[in-house]
Amino acid sequence: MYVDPQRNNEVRKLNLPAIQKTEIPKKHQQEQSNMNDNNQQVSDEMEIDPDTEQQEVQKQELEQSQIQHNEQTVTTKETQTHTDKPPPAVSTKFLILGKKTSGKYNLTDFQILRTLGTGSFGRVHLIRSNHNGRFYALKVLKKQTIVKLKQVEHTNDERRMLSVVSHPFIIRMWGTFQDSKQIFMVMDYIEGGEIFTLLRKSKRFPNPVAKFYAAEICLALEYLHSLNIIYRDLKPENILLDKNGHVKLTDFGFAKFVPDVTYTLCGTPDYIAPEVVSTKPYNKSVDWWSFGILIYEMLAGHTPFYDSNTLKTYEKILNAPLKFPSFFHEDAKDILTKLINRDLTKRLGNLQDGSEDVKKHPWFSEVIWDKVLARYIETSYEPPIHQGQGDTSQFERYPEEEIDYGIQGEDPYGFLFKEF
Ligand SMILES: Nc1ncnc2c1ncn2[C@@H]1O[C@H](COP(=O)(O)OP(=O)(O)OP(=O)(O)O)[C@@H](O)[C@H]1O
Repeated sequence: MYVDPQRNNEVRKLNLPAIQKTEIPKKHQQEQSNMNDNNQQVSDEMEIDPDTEQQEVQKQELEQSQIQHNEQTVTTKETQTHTDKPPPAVSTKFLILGKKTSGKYNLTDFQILRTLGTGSFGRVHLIRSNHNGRFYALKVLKKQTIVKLKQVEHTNDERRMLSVVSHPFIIRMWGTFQDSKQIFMVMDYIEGGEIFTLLRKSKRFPNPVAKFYAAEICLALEYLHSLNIIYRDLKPENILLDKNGHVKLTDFGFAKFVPDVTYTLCGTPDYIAPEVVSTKPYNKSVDWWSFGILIYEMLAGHTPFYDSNTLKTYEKILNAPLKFPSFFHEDAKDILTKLINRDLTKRLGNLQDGSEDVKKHPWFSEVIWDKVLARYIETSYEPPIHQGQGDTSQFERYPEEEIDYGIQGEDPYGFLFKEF
């Protein structure tokens, strides 16, 4: 079981039932090798790529305008890119908020290939559609574990949130189903692996590279907040890179529809905002705090309040001064001071102009936001995907377990997952 030296894994030994996700350490085997060795070093440049798909923006605008409330449907539009097509055995109609995406798939539609990652409640497999031969990711969660870890509501929220969202920098879920022991989510397969892996290999990102990823994530957060969704688990492990090097936010296990405030203590210790640590009511502002921690970690290679003891991490989150390595640019220090701000009335992103204040900050001065959204910015790093769509070279190998999927027997927890 891998314990990342730069992540606080101590929490799994503590009895903090509301933070179950942190009880499981990061399992990805990371080599602390320098990307230079593999000619995979991320570049310093941010350039404009005139060839990137304008069509995707129009599609996103269309899809965003289709996101409505209960009782309505969203029809996805097919484009020329393979991931824009659902496995063809099923309807392309997606029902949202409180409606079902279930019943359209089952295990016989897919071949299960290798494991891509493991999480607290199950694992994610690479799968291949028997109908169109394309690859997808299948997230499998064990009902019993979800119940044991008191994550039923979060799991149902994850499905709900993923069935609502549609954004270039957010993972797309095509549908869900269940058997008597597991629930299943079919998602696009994102070949480039986690930003976490790239960051550990690179040690840290140059300022323009961190800015590029931050800009794409900023737009994803802005979008989620516009739907009153708080993400609550921003960290490099949850940011995947597509084959071109653009980000995809994944793992909506803590995402929640929160029009006003909420109280649940959840997240990953190094990234948790002080108002969450001190169990005060909180809102979207927690994502802007985590956004600051993310930028800090990308630039420094470690988080600002890291401690091997989780309780000390929490103490530091509440009280320690924010210190910067000497190589941080002045405007980076300034945006971080404003994002990683304990005073909610002063935290960037939480002020009157919301995300606009973040986007207008001098650290982002050269960013043309429309071009970022349109994916018109050339990516700093293109994952070396040589084998095409099913390439798994960017993922660690996991020991494969014997799987018992598809059994339709006694189902004591089925009533808790009716939407799947
Ligand atoms: N759509 C995808 N394409 C490729 N890989 C994926 C995809 N979704 C997830 N993964 C891989 O599987 C890992 C686990 O997925 P995810 O974080 O969603 O599971 P989880 O059970 O919620 O995990 P955790 O307990 O760490 O929060 C990810 O970190 C990533 O490496």
